[in-house]
Amino acid sequence: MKIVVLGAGSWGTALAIGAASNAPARHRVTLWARDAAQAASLQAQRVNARYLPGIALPDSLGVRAGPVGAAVAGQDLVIIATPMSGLRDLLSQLKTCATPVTWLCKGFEAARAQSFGLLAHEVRAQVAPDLIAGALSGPSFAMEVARGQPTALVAASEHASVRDALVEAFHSSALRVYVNEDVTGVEVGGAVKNVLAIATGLCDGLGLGLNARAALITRGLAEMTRLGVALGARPDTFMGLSGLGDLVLTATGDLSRNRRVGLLLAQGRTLKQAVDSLGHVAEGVYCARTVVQRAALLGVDMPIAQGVVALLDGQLKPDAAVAALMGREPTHEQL
Ligand SMILES: NC(=O)C1=CN([C@@H]2O[C@H](COP(=O)(O)OP(=O)(O)OC[C@H]3O[C@@H](n4cnc5c(N)ncnc54)[C@H](OP(=O)(O)O)[C@@H]3O)[C@@H](O)[C@H]2O)C=CC1
Ligand SMILES: O=C(CO)COP(=O)(O)O
Repeated sequence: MKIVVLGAGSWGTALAIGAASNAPARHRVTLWARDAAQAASLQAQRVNARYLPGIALPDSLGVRAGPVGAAVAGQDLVIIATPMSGLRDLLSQLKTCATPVTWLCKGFEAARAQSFGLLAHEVRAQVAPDLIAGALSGPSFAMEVARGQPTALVAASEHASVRDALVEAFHSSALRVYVNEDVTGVEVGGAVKNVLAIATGLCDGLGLGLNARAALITRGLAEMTRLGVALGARPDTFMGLSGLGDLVLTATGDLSRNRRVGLLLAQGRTLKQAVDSLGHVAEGVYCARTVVQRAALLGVDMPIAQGVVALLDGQLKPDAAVAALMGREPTHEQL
């Protein structure tokens, strides 16, 4: 296959490396960067020193910049590998594209003048309704995928052609790709787990213990499922790779940028200091408010996500956020 990956951050670069080098397929892959200087540097050094240091780009991986239309021409699959903040612009540039398109971003878009924050497929419905598209998600730290360590992903789309293209592109000796038609469920899992990873980072940074972490993960999964079902998702999706799988990975794995934000806040850093020190996107910081707003509109209770928002907004200190969660009225586990 001919595959173009739009966005040369850590995840786009790792997946491009995987598709170009994993047996048996070894596709013809091009990595596109919005910045011509970055593309030139990738080409010259054959390493993405800023976003994926120490991992060589395979010789067969092409690198380019320039107009998006030229980059996607003649390709069999287009992957959008930017954060949520870049999705709308790229989708609008791709709206007449006949090739399957897939996004990797995990979050809700920031609220706009006339709409609350949207999931990726809702953005697509607004700006590129005719696109044949879907999402690729699941528990996958970029560095492990780039090193060829075993990983399982989920390809979500209502279009069989998109699901099939993603399996053909990425299923390999190192990557298993499962399929799912429940795009809403897969996207809600990917977005909410980032918010919950901030909470577990904070919990671990404060030394609250392993019991507390297990409780946060389990009750966080209940929150994620409630929101997803209210948005039209299937409950069983949340027991899969993009739900429980990615929540466990991100909430417990120190490679997570969202978890690191929580750890840094627990050390007394300000949110700005924490975010600036990452050098990468931490989507949970940007979408926590939207998660809580959309939940409120639907009458869904999300106390952990609300606690994260209060903390990020500076309304509560970490110990007060913990006290607020522990001080809630007793309730049934299945509510
Ligand atoms: N890293 C990971 O392990 C995983 C990440 N994800 C998700 O993938 C998405 C991307 O994450 P990741 O690669 O880690 O992020 P990084 O912070 O590592 O890189 C972001 C990349 O996106 C580029 N970019 C930002 N805005 C735009 C835009 N408007 N148009 C074009 N390019 C843009 C940046 O370019 P520039 O350098 O020019 O700013 C940079 O190359 C996120 O939503 C994340 O949650 C999903 C699974 C795993
Ligand atoms: O989505 C991810 C792993 O599946 C990456 O998580 P972070 O963005 O928190 O690093």
